[in-house]
Amino acid sequence: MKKIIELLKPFWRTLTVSLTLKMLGSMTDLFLPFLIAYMIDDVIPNTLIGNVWPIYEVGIYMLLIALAGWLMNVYANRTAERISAEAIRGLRHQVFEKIESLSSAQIDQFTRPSLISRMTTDTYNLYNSTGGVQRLGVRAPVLLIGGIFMSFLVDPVLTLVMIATLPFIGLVVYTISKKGIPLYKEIQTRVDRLVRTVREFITGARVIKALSMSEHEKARFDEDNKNAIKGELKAHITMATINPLMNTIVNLGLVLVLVFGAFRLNEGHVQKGDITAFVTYFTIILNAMMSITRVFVMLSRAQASGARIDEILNAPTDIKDGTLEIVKDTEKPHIAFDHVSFSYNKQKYNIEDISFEIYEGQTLGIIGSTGSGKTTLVNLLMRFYDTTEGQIRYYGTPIQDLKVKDLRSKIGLVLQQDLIFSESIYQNIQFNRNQIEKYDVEMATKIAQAEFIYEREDAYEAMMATRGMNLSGGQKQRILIARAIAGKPDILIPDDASSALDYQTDMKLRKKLNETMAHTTKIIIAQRISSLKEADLILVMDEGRIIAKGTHEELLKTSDTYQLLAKHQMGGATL
Ligand SMILES: Nc1ncnc2c1ncn2[C@@H]1O[C@H](COP(=O)(O)OP(=O)(O)OP(=O)(O)O)[C@@H](O)[C@H]1O
Repeated sequence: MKKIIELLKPFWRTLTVSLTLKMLGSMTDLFLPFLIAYMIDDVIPNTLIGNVWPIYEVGIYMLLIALAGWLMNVYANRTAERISAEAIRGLRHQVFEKIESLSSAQIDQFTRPSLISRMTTDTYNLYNSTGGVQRLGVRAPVLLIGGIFMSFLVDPVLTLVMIATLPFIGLVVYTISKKGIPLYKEIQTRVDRLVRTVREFITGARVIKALSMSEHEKARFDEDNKNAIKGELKAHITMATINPLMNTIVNLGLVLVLVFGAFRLNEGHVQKGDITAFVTYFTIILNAMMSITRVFVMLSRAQASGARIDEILNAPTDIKDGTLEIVKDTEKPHIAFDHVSFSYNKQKYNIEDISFEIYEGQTLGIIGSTGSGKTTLVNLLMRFYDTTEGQIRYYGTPIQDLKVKDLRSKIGLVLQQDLIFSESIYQNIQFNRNQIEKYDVEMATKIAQAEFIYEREDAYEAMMATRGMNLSGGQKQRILIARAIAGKPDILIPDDASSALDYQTDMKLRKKLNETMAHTTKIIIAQRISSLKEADLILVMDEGRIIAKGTHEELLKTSDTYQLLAKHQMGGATL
């Protein structure tokens, strides 16, 4: 409820008008049975044959009241839809912005599928609930309380009989709704798991088939699917017991009322029309109770979804933004790692005691076995994560003190699994960065050795399939490199980006980079010595540590690991 109030608060003015109309519209429903009783007991018996005008007169009043009620309800319902749509649009925007500001560690913790389903399913639940609560939240209590009040006017004794059944209904509603909240939360967790499995299956479809893992994946999917359905069933079955149970209790009450009504009619305390009105009020009250149950169900869903969304919105700011502007000071190292250690899971270091310095325009090469921590160094420099120990400095200033956005905008990072979007090649390179002109895109294309673009019929306008499926691995890489270069970064980091390029293209790319981007500092992460042998400094990494550093020539003398790698990759001739 808290979440819904919070969502509706900004619309209180419109809401006051629409809820007032909703209340008035609901009240009109309460007048009609009263007029029916009046018609049956007073108007019809006193109408003279040949003069039926009084019947028409009351009928017209009834029609007008019903019409007014209908109009007010339509207006209120439409407004409710508009308000909920607007509120949820705002909420989605808020959640989206927050997700954008989450650190990579927090995203790892939430997991991506869970973030997606919170952003979609949970906000949709809240949309339904805010609409439902506006539609029924006022109408149901008005009909319930108003129905009881009007019944009192008709016959207090019969009303007391009817009221006696209400606490039972209330109890059922309360118990089941209380059970519902944890059940709906559980459903979401299970659906998250299912989404994760499907996502992995779809993204990894080719490798799964290639390794004949389809059966295993199917079994995993079946299990998650079964669990999700089990959760759904449990929640719905619990909730589904509510209606028949309530119907039974209400019907029993109705029987009681009719029996008592018959006695009271016999004794002359009530008239026939009163009994008709009473039964109608009873139905109105019954419907109101049902609606209140639905509101409870909606609220329990909304509470579960609201809590999951609040977890995102209230997540603390992990990566605190700095305040300083970047000041270029080429006397100081462009990048300095000073005894940096870091652990992803806070249990064991993934990189340990890393120290090195490189100056503007220099090239740093990083080589090492898989999992040795190469990408982690970049993650820390980009402030996707913050160091556990030690300090990283940018022109002498600790990167924590710099504005994160400024820092990241200076770095052109090319990851191996970067996304090609289903837009044109031009849009993929320009990437909505307004300062990048056509000339920059063309220049970047040239440096990145991506001239194959011009061989395509529509050149830059050629549309890319999702994830760049209509490109080869090497073509994809070159577009990604062009994207990074077009931003004219101060630091260019192709993270294993040249692995998909053939030797010749890789060489041409490096040559062009050195010629045209002499002032750009480069960090080349590669498995091939040939890709980084001209670097000013090469780090050889193993199990999170730097086991050797120096230039290619120095390392050939000082590092056995490097020597061995060179021998395997380049043959004795080039050593
Ligand atoms: N998000 C993460 N959460 C937990 N552990 C991680 C995460 N990313 C990487 N690691 C772990 O940190 C270690 C270093 O990984 P990193 O990606 O830096 O290696 P790498 O040298 O770049 O490997 P590769 O050459 O295969 O890309 C590995 O043991 C890896 O399992």
